[in-house]
Amino acid sequence: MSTETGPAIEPAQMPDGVRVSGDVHVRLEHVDKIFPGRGRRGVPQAALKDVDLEIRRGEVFGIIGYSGAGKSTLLRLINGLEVPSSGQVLVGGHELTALGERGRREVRRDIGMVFQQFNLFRSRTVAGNVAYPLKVAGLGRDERERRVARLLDFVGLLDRAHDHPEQLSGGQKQRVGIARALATEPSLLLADEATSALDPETTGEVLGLLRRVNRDLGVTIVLITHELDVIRAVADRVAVLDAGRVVETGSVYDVFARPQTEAAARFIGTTLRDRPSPATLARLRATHSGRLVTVRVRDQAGFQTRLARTFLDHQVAAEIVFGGISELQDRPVGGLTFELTGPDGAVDTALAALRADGVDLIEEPE
Ligand SMILES: Nc1ncnc2c1ncn2[C@@H]1O[C@H](COP(=O)(O)OP(=O)(O)OP(=O)(O)O)[C@@H](O)[C@H]1O
Repeated sequence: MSTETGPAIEPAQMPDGVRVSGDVHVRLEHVDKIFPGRGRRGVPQAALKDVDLEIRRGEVFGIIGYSGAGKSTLLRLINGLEVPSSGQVLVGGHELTALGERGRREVRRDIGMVFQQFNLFRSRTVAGNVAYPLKVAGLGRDERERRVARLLDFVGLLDRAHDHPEQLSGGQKQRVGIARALATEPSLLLADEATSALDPETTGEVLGLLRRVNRDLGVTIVLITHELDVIRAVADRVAVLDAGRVVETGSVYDVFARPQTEAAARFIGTTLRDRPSPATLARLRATHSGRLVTVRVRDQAGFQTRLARTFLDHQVAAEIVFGGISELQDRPVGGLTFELTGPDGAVDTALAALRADGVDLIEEPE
């Protein structure tokens, strides 16, 4: 039996909603964003179409989708760098389009940004990078130094304060990026592919830090990424963007374990590794002559007893030949592939009984 391994990153420990206060931090209502076509004959690009979204204060909210789905545009609308073609964007209750540039700047002051390529000043030290937004905000030198020391301590880089960014690893650079984003004590942090330039180990380190930013400082985090394991590791809720539309929103467990739309299922695809790959299936077929059936394991109490009893009742021999169960938001998720042997009619009746009982099963194709 092959055993699945979970993601390299530990899943979030808190169940959905525990530390979320419930009030809305960011709201998008019927937002369209159409870019004029590039060049004289350019065709206008609808980057976002009728997007409705609610991000609660204190949660980690993930936005996933293929390249070009509209993720960056969505983030730029939230920080007021783009304005919607129609619809409304509200941040902390402020409707951004109604504010004008000055008001938007005020709102932006309460938003930190973290970027894929870190965007650090190469000519400044680590401390100088973190101090920069404080200087812009007009804080005095003593207060700046106090805050920079506190932030560098928080991200574990106090001993690197006088180094320059090129002396740091990618993960350390991103930790400086996060310290800088937090310097003005924002209540909202927007992370744009914050770990996409990092290796898996460093990704875990940065995600651990983002989780502390959320839990210890109570900062709402909006994370856009195409990396499903990142969402799985830190997000409470997630929205799936497909060609400019939000096709699904919900807790990470619900969206990943029970996608409701074909588009979300396609994107989430094999991330849960709850079915054997075609290559594994071919190997299984070579050594097992019975019918192969995969049962999706979700948080259904008593389902294994029901399985065992049904197979027994119908005198079907069931042997697990592949599978694994891991955790997502503290709830079980996975798949078990059985080789079923017995008269064809008995196997069919057992499968029908299980399906009628709500068991999610797939007979693997020959
Ligand atoms: N300033 C712009 N002018 C014209 N078209 C744009 C502009 N910005 C984005 N687009 C288009 O809008 C669509 C969505 O782009 P966006 O960058 O938001 O997607 P994304 O999901 O962030 O993709 P990626 O992961 O590749 O960054 C794309 O078709 C893109 O070409």
